[in-house]
Formats: sequence, C-alpha cells, structure tokens
Amino acid sequence: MIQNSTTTTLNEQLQQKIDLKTKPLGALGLLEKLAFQIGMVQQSLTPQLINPTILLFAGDHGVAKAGVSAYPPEVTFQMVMNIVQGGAAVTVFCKQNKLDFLTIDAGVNYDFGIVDGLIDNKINFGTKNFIVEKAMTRNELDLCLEKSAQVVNQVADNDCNVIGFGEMGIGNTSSASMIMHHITKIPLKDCIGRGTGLDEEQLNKKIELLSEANEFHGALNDPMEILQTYGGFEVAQICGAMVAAYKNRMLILVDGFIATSAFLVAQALYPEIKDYAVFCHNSNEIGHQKMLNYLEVKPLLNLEMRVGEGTGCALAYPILENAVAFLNEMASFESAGVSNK
Ligand SMILES: O=C(O)c1ccc[n+]([C@@H]2O[C@H](COP(=O)([O-])O)[C@@H](O)[C@H]2O)c1
Ligand SMILES: Cc1cc2nc[nH]c2cc1C
Repeated sequence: MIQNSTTTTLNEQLQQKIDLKTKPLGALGLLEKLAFQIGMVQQSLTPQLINPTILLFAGDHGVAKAGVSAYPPEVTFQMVMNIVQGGAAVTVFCKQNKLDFLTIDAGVNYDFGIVDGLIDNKINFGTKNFIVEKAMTRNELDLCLEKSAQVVNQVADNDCNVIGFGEMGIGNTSSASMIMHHITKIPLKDCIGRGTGLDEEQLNKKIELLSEANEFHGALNDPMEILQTYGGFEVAQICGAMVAAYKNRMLILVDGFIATSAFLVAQALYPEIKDYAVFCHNSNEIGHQKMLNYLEVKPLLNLEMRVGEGTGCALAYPILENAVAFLNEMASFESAGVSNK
C-alpha cells in the first residue's frame, strides 16, 4: 500500500514501472492496461490477487413461460443442481483455474432445502411476467441489493480482492435486453438476440413479446425502476453484488450479456464502478458487443461462447494473474543491464 503519495503520483509511478520493463515500449499491449488498472484499484505498485472468487446467481423469470427461450423454465433448477455438483462449464473452469466458487439461489422456482454449496438468498419463486406487470416489487428489489451485498461483504471479509459474477436463469436474456434498451437507448430490436438458441421464427416471436412489454411499461429512465420492471432476481442481485464489490474496492470481473446488463445498472448508479471492472469475454449474444461499445470498454477474450454462468470470468482470470506477474516479476532495463532507447 502506498502511503503519503497522491493518486497522480501513483499513476505516474505505475506507468513508469510498466514502461521500464524489458520490452519495447507498450509491447505488452492490453496486458499493460490491465496491470495498470489492477495497480490503481489496489493503490499499489505491487498488487496481489487474493482468494479469487466467482459467485453464480440463479433465478427464474415469469417471462420464460411466454415462450422467449429455446429451453423450458425447469432447466434453471436442474442446472443449479448440476452446478452445485460440479458438472457445469463454469464449475469445471473454476476447478481448473483454482478459483473459489459459490452458487446463490436468488429466486429459483424450486424448493432446494439445504444443499451443500448453495446459499439461500431466495427473494421469491421467480419474478412476475414483465410483459403484463412489473417483474418485482420495490421491496423485492431492495432485498435483492441488500442480500447480495451481504454475500459479497462476507467474501471480502475472507480477504478476497477479485470477484467475478455469473448467472443462470432461463429467460434472462429477455430481461437483459430490456434493461439494455432502457439504459443505453439503443433501439429495442438491436438489443434482442437468440439467447439459448432460438430459430428465426422464435426470435421474431421474442421481439414481438418484448415490444409488447415495452409498450405496456413505456419510457423509463430511473435505473432502479428499470431493474424493478424488467430485472430477474439474479440480475438484480448481481447488480447489488457489483456495487458492494466496488465499495469494498475489489476488482470486478464482468461476464457475458446478462452480467453486463446488471453492470449497466450499477454503472448508472455509480459511474466510478467502471474503474474497478474488467470485461472478460465478448459473448456471441448479439447485443453484447453493443453494450461494450456503449461502455467504451474492450473485453479480454472472444471465444464465441454464449453460456454465461461466469465462464468468461473463470477463463480470463489467468490473464489477470499474468498481468500482475509481469508487473511484479519482470526485470527492468536497469536491473537486467539492457540498453533502453
Ligand atoms: O452470458 C451470456 O452472454 C449468455 C448469452 C446467452 C445465453 N446465456 C445463458 O442462457 C440462459 C438465458 O437464455 P434464454 O434464451 O433462456 O434467455 C441463461 O441461463 C444464461 O446463463 C448467457
Ligand atoms: C443446459 C443449459 C445450461 C446453461 N447454463 C447457463 N445457461 C444455460 C442454459 C441451458 C439450457
């Protein structure tokens, strides 16, 4: 931790430390920007990544029953069982990259009872169908933000300083598209994609249904009202978790289309949160690139994935480890006796 030095000085010291490593100036590209960002978040010239953790929030969506997904709503609870048993993509990647992982029931339409590795943060058994009413009450939204912040605060108490967020919820690309449209003002049609794999006809039906919802609720500008109207319980809990991570000065790993929609709301509430966020992967879901353009950020990976769960965070994490390693371990021109220009 740097003490008695201004932010400007740390800025300059970090950039100088990066520039004096034994490589042509700027030659480590985005890795240099990442190392700089991590140093600034931790206010340190020698940052460390401690107890990296991925939280997966799961929730069901009333709108899923209207036929906006290629898969039936019961896949949400079935996948939660698969996730806690370690059989999902994200759990495999977390194990591979030695990341801590927790699953959170934010509002799945199933009574799990007590399950090892599953945190009960259930607000209700799924949201309401936002085509005809608000997805949740204001009280439910407040509970989402409060309960997810509690989980993040506990993880932070365990010294974790880098945290990623994933989700599971059949129908949640619909939720994310509506949030995206209202925050970014990009035309609704350009925010809607195939999710779990809709065909042309099914996609047109999804566009029709979401346009109907848009007409019913009208123009919205308040980020909290947008989240209450269209959010899933898992999307709202991710938003609350991201804000809590920011308040704990943790590095925030942002996953795909749905996680980024939660980030859009968090950023509308706390614009400085962007300094703490690393965008891990560009999802194949059509609207994601447009969200990233709106935020003016560049993702670390583009693996053409569209599975969410926090997979992008888990796969990008080793890149963060390498950014920190070069900053801490690479020789400088002076220490290695290499001529600088
Ligand atoms: O994160 C993404 O970029 C992403 C893109 C498309 C689909 N998904 C996953 O697929 C589910 C939502 O798709 P859908 O078609 O049911 O709205 C949900 O469980 C997400 O985790 C995730
Ligand atoms: C099988 C399956 C796994 C998922 N993981 C995240 N979203 C998903 C959606 C489906 C359908």
